[in-house]
Amino acid sequence: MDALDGMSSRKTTRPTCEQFRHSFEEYDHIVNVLRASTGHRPSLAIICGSGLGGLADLLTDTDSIEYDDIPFFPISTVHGHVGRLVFGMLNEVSVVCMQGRFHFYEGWAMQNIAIPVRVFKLLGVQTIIVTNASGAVNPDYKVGDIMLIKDHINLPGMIGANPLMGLNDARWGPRFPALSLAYDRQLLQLARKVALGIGFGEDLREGVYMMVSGPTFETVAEARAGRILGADCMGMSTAPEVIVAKHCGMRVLGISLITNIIIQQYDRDDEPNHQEVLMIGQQRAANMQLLVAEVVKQIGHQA
Ligand SMILES: O=P(O)(O)O[C@H]1O[C@H](CO)[C@@H](O)[C@H]1O
Ligand code: HPA
Repeated sequence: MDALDGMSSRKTTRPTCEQFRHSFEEYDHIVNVLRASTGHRPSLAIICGSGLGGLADLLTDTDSIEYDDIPFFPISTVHGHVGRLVFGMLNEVSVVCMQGRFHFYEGWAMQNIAIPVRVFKLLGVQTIIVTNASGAVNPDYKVGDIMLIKDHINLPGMIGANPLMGLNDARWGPRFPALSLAYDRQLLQLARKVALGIGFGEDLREGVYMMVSGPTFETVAEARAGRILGADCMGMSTAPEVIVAKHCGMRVLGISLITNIIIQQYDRDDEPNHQEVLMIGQQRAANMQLLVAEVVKQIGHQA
């Protein structure tokens, strides 16, 4: 009898694997709040990386909504990430821009980092452009290069921190989504063509982004390991957003700005820092804006 009593009490007190997640209905509520705050109905979303918040300046006829004012949204805690959604028009396409993203190292659960992506899905967004600042481990890369992401290595995901962990709600997507086509090949081709057309040359790269959790920058051995595993650059974001976007059927374009070369030699005395990352973001802001604006224009023409 005692054993059975124990079982029944376990049943009533068992933890839920939904503790970090929001229900479909809660997402609906967020969307209703946003729709009441703006007349824009975006078909495309842009996530601004560190130092790249200026991408939102491309939008006209804007409505801005602070993350603080959006139910269930995390808040931005990192310098260089403002913390608001900007709705507006870009080359006749209705766009929502995330000016400030959420990172695993800030303490958010992987599931919560990508809340905005699912909100965008319910808002009607079909295409998402995910940008980031990253450090290069490919020895051919230079600071200021712009890398179109052809694939990623989600290091936290490979050891147990994937944003899709937990019960799967099939209204979002399948239990076991494939990621071999996570970065849309047509968009990649379009972005390459656009970039070459507007004058990018050797500073245009295509490569593999490795997500690490941060907030520490890499040790020399970690940087070397990243390269051996197949990374061209490393950063502390992007993979969770891309995974959730692909899971719910969005087309994804990823763009990394190379803000530093990750140190892979033991005889070096210099160290990376976030200020440098933000500074390179500012220096290359105009080029990133040009690229993104033109890609969005072409996507608009295709629609
Ligand atoms: O990935 P984003 O947000 O562009 O920022 C990158 O830059 C910061 C480090 O300087 C980290 O947050 C890293 O992920
Ligand atoms: N490592 C990890 N993330 C980064 C870096 C880096 O060198 N630069 C910008 N984000």
